[in-house]
Amino acid sequence: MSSSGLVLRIRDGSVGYGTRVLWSGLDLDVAPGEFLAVLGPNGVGKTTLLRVALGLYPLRTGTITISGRPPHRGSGQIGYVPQHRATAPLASVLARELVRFGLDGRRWGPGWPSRAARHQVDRALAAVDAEALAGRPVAGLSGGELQRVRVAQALATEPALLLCDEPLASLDAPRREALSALIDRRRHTHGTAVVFVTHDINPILPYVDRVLYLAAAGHRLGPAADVLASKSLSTLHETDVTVDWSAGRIFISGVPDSSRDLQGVR
Ligand SMILES: Nc1ncnc2c1ncn2[C@@H]1O[C@H](COP(=O)(O)OP(=O)(O)OP(=O)(O)O)[C@@H](O)[C@H]1O
Repeated sequence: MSSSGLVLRIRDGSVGYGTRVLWSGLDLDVAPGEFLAVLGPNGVGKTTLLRVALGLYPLRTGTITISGRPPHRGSGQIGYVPQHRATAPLASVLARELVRFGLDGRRWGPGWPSRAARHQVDRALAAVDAEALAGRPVAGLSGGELQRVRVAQALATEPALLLCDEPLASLDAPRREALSALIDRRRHTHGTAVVFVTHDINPILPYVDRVLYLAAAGHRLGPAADVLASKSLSTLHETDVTVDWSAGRIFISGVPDSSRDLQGVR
């Protein structure tokens, strides 16, 4: 594929805060419809990668483009499902209003004509099977329902790229699987590229095309079977790591303490 057809392109990217470099030498191409999982221990810079793509934080070196252009804040090309924090829900906001924020940002008002906006909001809710939630206050939604509405909000502008930061974190197993399947469906129906940060690869394992594994000592990018292998992770972690694949699930053992929260770690 020519570079102009790529949704996300990073060349020789590095990033850091102050004197600390998080990752460097990153070359990353994401094509339309591709599902990329981003894994790695706490604090290696997964969320920072998303912030760079959103135009919220600059690369220290290298280049990044989103659909051929430099990233910029508020781009309708990108939908973002931020890491869920346990904040008090906005009690009176309805699900459809939360999705509408995805169109207008935090601005209410004349950005979108109201009929067109309503149509877009309806489409986004339908994309995550949440039409029935439209009139419900978000404060009363279950964790799984709220996550579906948050994904609808991210899809409201029909973005080329969907960035998800641990969207499954607060969900039980059936809801993790359901949300993963919805996101996968979207890339097939709309060619939306997905960059999905997670500590638990298993719910999305059937869908991922490639994995980017970030570690303190470096990174690796490739098919899940190549990256999530004992040799590959032992090299990245500079210690013996064992990866077992069993019944379509992955179990990782022996990673250093800093990465113990990785799902599947025994
Ligand atoms: N604005 C900032 N200034 C200084 N350091 C920061 C800033 N934002 C993040 N960091 C640090 O950079 C490192 C990478 O943060 P980031 O959130 O990208 O990691 P992560 O891989 O997403 O971690 P987690 O899995 O815990 O969510 C962390 O050590 C974090 O404390």
